Amino acid sequence: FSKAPIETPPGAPSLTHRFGTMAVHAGSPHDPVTGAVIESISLSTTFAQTAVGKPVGKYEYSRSSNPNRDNFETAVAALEHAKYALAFASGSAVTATILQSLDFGSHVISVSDVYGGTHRYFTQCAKAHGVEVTFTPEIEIDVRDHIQKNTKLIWIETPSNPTLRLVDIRAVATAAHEHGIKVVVDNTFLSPYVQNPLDHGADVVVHSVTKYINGHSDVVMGVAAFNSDKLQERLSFLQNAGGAVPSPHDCWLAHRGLKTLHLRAREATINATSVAQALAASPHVISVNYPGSDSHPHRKIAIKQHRDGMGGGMLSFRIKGGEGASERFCQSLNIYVLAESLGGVESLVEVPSTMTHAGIPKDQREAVGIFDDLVRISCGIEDSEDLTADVLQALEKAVVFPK
Ligand SMILES: C=C(NCc1c(COP(=O)(O)O)cnc(C)c1O)C(=O)O
Repeated sequence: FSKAPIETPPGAPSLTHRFGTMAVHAGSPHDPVTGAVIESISLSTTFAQTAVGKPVGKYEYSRSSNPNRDNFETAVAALEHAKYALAFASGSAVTATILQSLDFGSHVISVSDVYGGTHRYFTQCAKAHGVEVTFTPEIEIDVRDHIQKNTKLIWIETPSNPTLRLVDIRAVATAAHEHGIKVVVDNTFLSPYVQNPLDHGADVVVHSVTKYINGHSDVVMGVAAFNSDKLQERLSFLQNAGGAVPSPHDCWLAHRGLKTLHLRAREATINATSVAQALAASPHVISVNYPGSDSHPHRKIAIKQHRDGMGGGMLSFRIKGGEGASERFCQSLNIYVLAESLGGVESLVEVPSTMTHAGIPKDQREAVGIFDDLVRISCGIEDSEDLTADVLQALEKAVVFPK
C-alpha cells in the first residue's frame, strides 16, 4: 500500500501489509557499518562537505533533514499508507503549517468540535495570513452549503476532541473533490492502527504525535502524511523555511514508541470499552460518548472506517451533579492522572470546559456538547479491571457522597 520505497533492513523479514510488522521494521535500516539493529541518534546539527556545496552524504543541515527524522517519517508514511510524511515540532505546528500553505484569501470549512488549540489557531491566527475558517455543526450534511468560491480545504477531526463525533470521510471527500477542495483528517484520537483516512479519500492525515504515536507522554511532536508530490514540495519547503521541526532525539523516541502502537492501541481499546460500558450502566451518568459502543450515534461509521470497528482509547461522558461533580470525580480517582493530553501508557482524565477547551467561548462550547459536566478520559494500558473499578468508586464519591 505504501508507494514510498520502504527499506527492508538486511536480515529483517520482508515487510508485509500487516501493521505490526511494518511498525517494528519500517524506517529502521540496520547500520551498514556496525550492523546495529536500532538506529543511533544523530545529534549533529551540520554535516561536513568534501568541497564547496558537496556534502559527504545526503544531509547538509539538521533543520532541513536528518537521519532520525527521515526514518520516523518513513515509518509514519508506511503506517498511514502514504507516499510522504513530514514531521513537525508539535501537532499545532502541523495545523499552522497546513493553513500557512494556503494562498492569501483562502477559505477553510472545519467541523465544529475540534481540539481547543486547533480552534485557537483557526479563530485567532489564520486570519492574519488571509485564511478564513468557518465551522459547520454537521459537516457531512451541510458541507455543500458552506462551500465558497475560495474554499480550499475541509478540516475534519474524527473522532472529534472531546465529544468523539465521527465523520464519514468518504462522503465528505466525495463532495469536496467535486469542487477541487482538499480534505485534511486529524487522526490523533485513533492513530494509524485503528484508522487510515487516506484509504477513505482524505488528501492529508495529521497527528499530534505527542499522543498515541509516541505513546509515552515524553515527546511533543506532529506529523502530516499524504500522497501528493505537489504538497510534498510545498509542505517540505515550509517545514524548512518555517523551521518548526522536531529534534533528532524526539524523532528517535517517537519512532521507538511507534513500534508498539498496535499493542498499546489494542489494550487502550479494551480498557475504554470496559470503562464506557460501566459508565453507561451507572445511574450517576447522563450520557457516554464512545465510538465503540453500539449506542454511539455514528456507530455505523466506526464499523466502516475503523479497524474491526474498534472504538479506540478515548471517551467522554456527562456526570450528574454539574461542574462540581466533574471536578469531584477527577479528584476522587486513584489511578487516572488529572492532566491534559492523551494517548499515553498512563490513563488521564480532564474536564474540557475548564482545561483543553477553556479558550472556546462557553456558548460555542455548549453548542457542540462541551458542558461543564463533561469529563474526558484517555484510557492507558493499565489493567482493565483496575481502571473500571477506579471510575465506579470515583462516581460514588463525586455524586452520591459529595464532601
Ligand atoms: C493536548 C491535547 N490535544 C492536542 C491536539 C493537537 C495539538 O497537538 P500538540 O502536539 O499538543 O501541539 C492536535 N489535534 C488534536 C486532535 C489534539 O488533541 C489535548 O486534547 O489534551
